[in-house]
Amino acid sequence: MKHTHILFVLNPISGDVEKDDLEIDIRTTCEEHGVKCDFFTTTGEEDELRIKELLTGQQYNAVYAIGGDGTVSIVASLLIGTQTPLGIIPLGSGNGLAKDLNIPQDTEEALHLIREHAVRNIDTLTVNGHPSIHLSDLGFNALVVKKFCEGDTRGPGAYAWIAMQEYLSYEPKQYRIETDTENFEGPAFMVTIANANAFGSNATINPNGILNDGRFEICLIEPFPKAAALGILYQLYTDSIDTSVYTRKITCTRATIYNLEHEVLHIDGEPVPTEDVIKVQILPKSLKVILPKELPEKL
Ligand SMILES: Nc1ncnc2c1ncn2[C@@H]1O[C@H](COP(=O)(O)OP(=O)(O)OP(=O)(O)O)[C@@H](O)[C@H]1O
Repeated sequence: MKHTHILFVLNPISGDVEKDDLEIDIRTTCEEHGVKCDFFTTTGEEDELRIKELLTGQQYNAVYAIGGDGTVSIVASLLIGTQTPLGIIPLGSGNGLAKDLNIPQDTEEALHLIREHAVRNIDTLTVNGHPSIHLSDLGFNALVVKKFCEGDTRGPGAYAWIAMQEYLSYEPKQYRIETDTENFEGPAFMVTIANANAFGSNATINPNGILNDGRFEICLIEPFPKAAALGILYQLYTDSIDTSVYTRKITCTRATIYNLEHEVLHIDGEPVPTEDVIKVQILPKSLKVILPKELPEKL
């Protein structure tokens, strides 16, 4: 179906990428194809509320997020449970969800989606009531994400630098996890609540996760000796983390995580206040997404 009226939500600072000409390019493309378009430029303050107002006032056939995972998350959370599909023009520093959906990372190629695409439903999660579409975690990576968000420097280099510094002093934390399939109690280096596969950094924590199977995974990296760190890193970047003896995976449809040492939590890359009990539930096929016509194998 052709989308005749599209809202574009543009984050001007994401990924440190200059986007001054992009709005003009998109307006030209839309005009050429008889598509009416509106733009909302994020400010970092009350964006969700403003976008919600726009969505209430107009009947859009599609909403595209132009930015990184944070921008995608804001837009997606407003579209869950509606008939309006989410489009992504990936322009962040990581673009994790876009990569898992096989959306072209090249802007010009991604813009082709405006005129030619497929629409599919994917699952989403609620994590203590917050929508989560991609990957959320507790533990080491959540701490790195928190420090990254508090810092002034963006981009993968800044993330890797913080990760290296924090790794030297990080101690695994205790968790109790109860799900509808299996339970776990013990220490973990990190606990990832995975609807999708890979972080924006390309580290693949859940290689076989399927975005529309009505289930999610809890991926644990258990304590490991320092000598194993490089091997784990290699496995994360070669889609083979499931072969590690230090990992454990629980596939389920609901879970309660007891965060026994008050570890930090992030949801889809955005730090949220620490909670001691985290309830996770799946909302099967609750979000429509715009994808390239050649669909990824897993959708
Ligand atoms: N105009 C703005 N000025 C400053 N900050 C903004 C503005 N618009 C949005 N933000 C902030 O940008 C962040 C989201 O950025 P986003 O995740 O889209 O890009 P990124 O961090 O570069 O990429 P990624 O998440 O893929 O690593 C949010 O913290 C949001 O509050």
